[in-house]
Amino acid sequence: MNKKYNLSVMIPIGLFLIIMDQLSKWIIVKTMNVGDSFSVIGNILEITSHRNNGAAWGMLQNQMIFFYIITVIVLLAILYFFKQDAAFKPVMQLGLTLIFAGAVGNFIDRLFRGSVVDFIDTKIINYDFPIFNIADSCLTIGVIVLLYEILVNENKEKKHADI
Ligand SMILES: CCC[C@@H]1OC(=O)[C@@H](C)C[C@H](C)CCCCC(=O)CCC[C@@H](CC)/C=C/C=C(\COC)CC[C@@H](O)[C@@H](O)C[C@H](O)CNC1=O
Repeated sequence: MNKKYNLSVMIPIGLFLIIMDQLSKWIIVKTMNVGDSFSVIGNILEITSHRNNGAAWGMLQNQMIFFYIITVIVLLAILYFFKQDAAFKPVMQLGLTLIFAGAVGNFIDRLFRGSVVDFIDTKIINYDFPIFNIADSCLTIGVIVLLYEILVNENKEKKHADI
């Protein structure tokens, strides 16, 4: 049955992702020195202990106050859009939940560690992709899910409008 808000699904998913993100970062901090690295799958996937004082690709180094402000705005915007736009849209609720969990995960790092712990070191198609973490993955997948939902939904609405 299609509930207005699937909070009984979204809240556990969000909490699980935040816990997995923080647990993985805790293990990296406790068991590896910054710069340590070991291979998981050849040189395609390695675990490298890294810290990032900036945003993606290390942009805006040491602008923590800016990151706090942006993150609070992102979190408030997600709560607003969840309530205003995501009613009866479980896919949109999932996308927003993923982004919320990712933003909280990196926010916790920025607040309590002063930098973000990264450790997933992949070489995607020989491009040495920046080292990232589970929170970044949630953010990126959440953005993709949200874009998909908006694009698909717009097409549906257009079709109904054309009829
Ligand atoms: C994922 C957003 C970055 C994340 O934003 C956050 O925390 C949010 C909640 C707060 C930021 C202060 C504001 C958003 C900045 C948006 C941005 O930067 C454009 C990004 C596009 C994105 C497509 C959506 C590409 C993806 C990149 C990466 C992730 O690949 C999976 C590489 C991650 C590595 O550079 C890693 O060192 C980053 C480090 O972990 C800190 N992470 C952040 O700042």
